[in-house]
Amino acid sequence: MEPRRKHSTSLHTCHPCRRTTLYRIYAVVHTCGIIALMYHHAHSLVTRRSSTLITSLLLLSDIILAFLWATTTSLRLNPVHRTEYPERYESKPENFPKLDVFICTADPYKEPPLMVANTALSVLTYDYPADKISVYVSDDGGSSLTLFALMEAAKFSKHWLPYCKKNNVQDRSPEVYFSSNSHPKDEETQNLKGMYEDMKKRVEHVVDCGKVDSQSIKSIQFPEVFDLWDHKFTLNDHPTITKVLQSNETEIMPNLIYVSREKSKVSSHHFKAGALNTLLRVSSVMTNSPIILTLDCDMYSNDPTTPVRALCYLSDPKINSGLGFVQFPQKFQGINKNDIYASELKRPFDINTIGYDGLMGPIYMGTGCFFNRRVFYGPPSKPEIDELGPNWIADKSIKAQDVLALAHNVAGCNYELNTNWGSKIGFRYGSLVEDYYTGFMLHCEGWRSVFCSPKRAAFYGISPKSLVDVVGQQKRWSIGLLEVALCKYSPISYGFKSLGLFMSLGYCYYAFWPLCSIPLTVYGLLPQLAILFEVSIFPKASDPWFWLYIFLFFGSYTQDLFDFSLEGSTYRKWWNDQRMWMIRGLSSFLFGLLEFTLKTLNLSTYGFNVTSKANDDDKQRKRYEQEIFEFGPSSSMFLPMATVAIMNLLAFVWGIYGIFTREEGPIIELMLASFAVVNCLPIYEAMVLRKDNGKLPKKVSFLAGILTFVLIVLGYFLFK
Ligand SMILES: O=c1ccn([C@@H]2O[C@H](COP(=O)(O)OP(=O)(O)O[C@H]3O[C@H](CO)[C@@H](O)[C@H](O)[C@H]3O)[C@@H](O)[C@H]2O)c(=O)[nH]1
Ligand SMILES: [Mn+2]
Repeated sequence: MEPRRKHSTSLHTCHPCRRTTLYRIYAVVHTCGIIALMYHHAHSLVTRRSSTLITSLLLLSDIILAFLWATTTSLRLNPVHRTEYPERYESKPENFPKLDVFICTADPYKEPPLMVANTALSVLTYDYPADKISVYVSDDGGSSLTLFALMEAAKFSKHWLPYCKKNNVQDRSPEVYFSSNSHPKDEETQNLKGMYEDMKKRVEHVVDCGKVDSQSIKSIQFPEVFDLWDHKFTLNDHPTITKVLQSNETEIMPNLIYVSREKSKVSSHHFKAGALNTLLRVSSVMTNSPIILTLDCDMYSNDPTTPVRALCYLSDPKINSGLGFVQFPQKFQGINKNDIYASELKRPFDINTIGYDGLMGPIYMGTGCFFNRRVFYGPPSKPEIDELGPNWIADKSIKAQDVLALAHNVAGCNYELNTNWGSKIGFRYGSLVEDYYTGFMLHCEGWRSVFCSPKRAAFYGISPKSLVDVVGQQKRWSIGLLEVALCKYSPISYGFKSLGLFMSLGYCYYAFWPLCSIPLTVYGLLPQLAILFEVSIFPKASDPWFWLYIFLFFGSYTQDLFDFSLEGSTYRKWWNDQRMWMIRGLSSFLFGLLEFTLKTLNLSTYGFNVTSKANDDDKQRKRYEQEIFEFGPSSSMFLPMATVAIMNLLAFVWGIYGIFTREEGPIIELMLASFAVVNCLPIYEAMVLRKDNGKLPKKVSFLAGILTFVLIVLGYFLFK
């Protein structure tokens, strides 16, 4: 009896995956295969079976692939699934912990203010005591349009919140609720819908005008704030603006606070990490809630019970003393049926995450994450600082003069000079992937985390819908990851000491991700050139080593497919994902590696290029729905993949021809070329058959042709 009773009161459970034993056995077998392969390479190098340059390139590629394989494998050793039981969380409303929600936005044109307002509304209406929630919006775009939209959101929330609670609405983003057809058609709903439509019109009107005009100002509560946007105000140079748009002191509503931190051209603002640290300080002065939720402005809440789910872990005395954060997966709305751009990011956001969860816990993914505020102030045992520290009791009115003055002061751009912000406290600076880096440093300090992935998605975001945007986004990630890989806190050295072998290898999975561009380039060009010059660089079918290659190749791909299907994906999605791996390898990762190297040599700089969430091109949207690749507008990022596509086609044709004319053809080489050709079908189509705006620009195809020719000439010297 006893254990069962205990079971039924616990707030969460954890189940290891059934595949674990099989995966561990396979890991040992595959490792032996890799060792044999390394021996084979070493042997060829010593006996000089083919040119040293070729063998070295293959060896280098295989070392990188083997290392990346080891990193994925460490995440396959102990995958776990968790379930939490929010219905068992029993607490009086007055005992719920306070919750601060941070929403980041940075550009009113790439991130439409109406979307930001909807995100805010979806969390303002959480199933949670309203007076315990404070929503802080950081606007790095310093935009009066965003502020206006939030003022409208505050007004609307006074009707929206009671309506949602009364009718137990599940979709609490009004845009989602009113655009679906499932809402009731009664009078109350119709009135509210009308109100929302009016608000939408007003917000879209100011966005169209590009400013809050005198007509619009009349409809709002604090017209005087807009005077701050005078002629001196620019995106990179403006004073702090903090405005309490709604407060729980005057009504039983959540607090809503707008913050646009001070910007100046002479001081570095550290992109999103800087924005989050500003919110950490401002919220610390105003409410200092023990729990913090970070959200990107495109990630609206899809489930009002989410905070209670997070509390199932954060409030459990058995685990909460070292628990740093509870991460929810990133899910996206509007992805096409077979997910041609692998936008679901199934491997990073699901498959790997359950692997981390069985070790020390998932990495921080930048959004949809509930933190214990305490983690931002040093390791669990270290003494704390008090003024802005986690134990400060913020019991004054958030509208009190001194509170506002202090909040204003800590949002200033010089506030962090000579402090530990960004290095030892807060979100960490120095990488374009501040989320990955911050989570890593927290794990190194000894904090743990938990992955919470309920059936009904907790949040929905927007993912880029054209290939340029997808590869551009991942180029930024690649640069950020390399910054971590090569800093003094690299997961491979510092991480190994603090986290142990498997968790640090798990972190290396991302840090060294961009390196896969090297083997992909080698395997995409070298065997193909070998076919063209009728040389073989891999063992022939009669050689026993041939079977080792076959085993390693099919073994890795099969396991990858297994991972996908066991986590509920389809065969087609997996196929598209592996294709995108190659595309990213020849674009995002390659260019990321290049830009990072140039930056390290002080030859160029880079910044945080915000991904666009707006999409007004109907034709493009249609093509996306029909799963047609979008290659426009012209970008040099497509050049390597177009070159590889042409080269493989040539090699494929030549190789097939060779089968009939030569004795023992180069089977592995030809297999690689055929595999690449099948993967490249959409590229050939975009090069020659398509006429629409998403086709591969002529310029890119032409340059790729020239590049292929140059490579063949170089190949001549290499192989003859
Ligand atoms: O100077 C900046 C730049 C960006 N942002 C915000 O950062 C968020 C993420 O930017 P986005 O362009 O959407 O980047 P993604 O690549 O889609 O974001 C992923 O990768 C980022 C790190 O590169 C993480 O911060 C995100 O949480 C994660 O979803 C957005 O809310 C932006 O408003 C700022 O607040 N200030
Ligand atoms: Mn985003």
